[in-house]
Amino acid sequence: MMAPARDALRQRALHFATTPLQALFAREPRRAEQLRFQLDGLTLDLSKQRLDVGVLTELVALAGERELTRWVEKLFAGDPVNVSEGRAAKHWQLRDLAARAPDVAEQLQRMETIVEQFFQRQWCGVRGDAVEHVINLGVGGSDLGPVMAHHALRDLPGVRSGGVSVHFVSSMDGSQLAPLLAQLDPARTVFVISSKSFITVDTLSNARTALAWLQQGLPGWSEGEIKQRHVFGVSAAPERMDAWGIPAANQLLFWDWVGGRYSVWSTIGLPIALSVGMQAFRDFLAGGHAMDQHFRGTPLMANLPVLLALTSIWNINYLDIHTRAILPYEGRLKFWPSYLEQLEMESNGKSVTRDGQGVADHTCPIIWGEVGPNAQHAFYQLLHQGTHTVACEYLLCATPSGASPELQAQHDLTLANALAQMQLMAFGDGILDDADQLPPHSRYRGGQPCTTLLLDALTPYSLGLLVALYEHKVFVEAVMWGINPFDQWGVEMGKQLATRLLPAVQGAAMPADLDGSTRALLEQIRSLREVSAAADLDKGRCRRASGPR
Ligand SMILES: O=P(O)(O)OC[C@H]1O[C@](O)(CO)[C@@H](O)[C@@H]1O
Repeated sequence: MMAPARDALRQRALHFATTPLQALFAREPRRAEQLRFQLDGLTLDLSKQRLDVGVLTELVALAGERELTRWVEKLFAGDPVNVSEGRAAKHWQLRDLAARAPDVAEQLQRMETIVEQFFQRQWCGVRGDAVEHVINLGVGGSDLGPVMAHHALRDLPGVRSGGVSVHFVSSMDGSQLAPLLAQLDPARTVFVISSKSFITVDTLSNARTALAWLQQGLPGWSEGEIKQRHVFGVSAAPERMDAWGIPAANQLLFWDWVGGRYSVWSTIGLPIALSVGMQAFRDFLAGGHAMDQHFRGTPLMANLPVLLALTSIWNINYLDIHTRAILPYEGRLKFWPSYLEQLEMESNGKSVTRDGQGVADHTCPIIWGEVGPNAQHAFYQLLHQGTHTVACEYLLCATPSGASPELQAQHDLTLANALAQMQLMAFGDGILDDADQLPPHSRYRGGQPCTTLLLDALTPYSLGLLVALYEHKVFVEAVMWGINPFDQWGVEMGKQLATRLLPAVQGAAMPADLDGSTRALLEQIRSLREVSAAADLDKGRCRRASGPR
C-alpha cells in the first residue's frame, strides 16, 4: 500500500525526536496559540508535544489515506463497525436526547421514575423502611464508568444531593462486599446487579452473596418478596435477569449495540443518577452529545478527538514512546486513570487487523496514572530522572469544585503544582538560569511530551464532553491502526481457564495436562490450606477443653 504521509512523518520524526521543546517554542512564536484547541469550556493544549502544525497536517493526510472520514460516517450510520461480532457501536445514540430513539427514551424514563422514588424516600424495603444505601454490583464497563462519574460529580455545587448513599463493589473475592455488608442494614439496602451479559462470574458471585445476606437479615420474607424490594438488574440480557428472578419492574435494559466500556451513558448509569439526580445525568449526556456533533462536523485539523488520537499515534508509531501517564489534578477524578485504562487498553490492545492480518505498527500504549499531587510523591521521580520517555497527560480544572476560601487556596496550590510539573516535564531544568551549575543527580532532563486538558470547571456537562472525547479518540486510533476497538476476545480465554481450574482449587483432581508451575502452586495452596484447617481444628478443641467461663 502506498503511504506517502507515513514516509513524510518518518522524516519529520528524526528531527522532533532530538529537538528540545524549548527550541520549538523559540522557533515558533505562535506555538502556544496554534496548538491550542477548544470546545465548550474544554481546552486541549498540544504545545508541549514534540510536534508542530506541519506534523499535524501530515498526520491528517495519513488519516485521509486511512479513510477516517468514511469510518466516522459508518460509525454514525449504525453500520456494523464491530466486525468480529457483527454489531453496530451506537453508544452515541444514547446521548442524543433530541432524536429520542423510542427504546432509549423509554429506558431513560423508567430510570427517572426509579431515581425519583429514591430521592423522595419512597422506595421502601420489605419491612417498609425507606432505603438509604444502594450497592452497585458490576465489573469493568459495568463499574468503572459509574464509579468514576459518581466520584467526580457527587456533592458538586449545583448538583442534586440527598438521595441514597451509593457504593460500588466489583472484586470477585468479596473483599469489597464483606465490610460493606457488616455495616449496613438489609432492611434499608438495595442492590443493583449491573452486567451487560448477566453471566459475568465476578458480578454474579457477589450477587449470590448479597442475596444470601438479605435473606438472612430479613427472615420471614420470601425470596421473591426480597428481590422485589431489594434487587434491581441492569442488562442487555432480560431473559437472564428473568432466570435470576429479578422482577420485570426492577429490570432496566440496554442493548447489544452498546459496548460494555461504552455503556456509562445507558441505564448502566443508574448509580450515577441515584447519586446526583436525573438532571445531572442528562447534562452529562448533553456534554457527550455536544462532543459527538463536534466530532462529526468539524474539519480534522480542528477536531479534538482526531487531534488527540493523531498526537498519540505520533508518539507511539513515530517517536517510539510506548507509555502514557494519566495525571488528573483534581481529587474528584481519582478513578479517571482506571476508567481510561479500560476504555483504551481493552479497546485498542490488539495486534490483529479487522481482516485478520498482523498489525503493521504498535497499537495502544501502556496507560497508567494517579491523581497528580499524589503521583508527585510516588512515581514522578521516574518521570523526571528515569530512563524512559513517557507521554504525560494532564487534566486540570480552572475553577475549584467547591466555593469556600480554603478550597480556593488549595485549588490554587494544586494548579501551581500542575503547571510547574508540566514545565519541568517538558523543558527540564533548562528553564532555570543556573541549571548547568547543578550536580548530575539534581539535573532534570525534560523532554517528556505533555498534553494538557483544561476544563473551565468540572460539571456533569464537561465530564460528558471529556468521556466522549476519549471514546472518539479511541475510535480514530483504531481506524488508523486498522483494528476493531469494540471487541475484547483477549479476555475470554482467561475466563474459560479459570472455570476449568476451579474444581482443582476446590480439591478435585488436577487436570492431567496441567503445566508444572500451576501444578506446583496448586499443591502449595492445598497444603497451606490443610495446615490452616488443622490449626482451626486445634483451636476448637482447646476452646472446648477449657469450657465456658
Ligand atoms: O457487563 P458484563 O457483561 O458483566 O461485563 C463486564 C466487563 O467484562 C468484560 O467483558 C471484560 O471481561 C468487559 O468488556 C465488560 O465491561
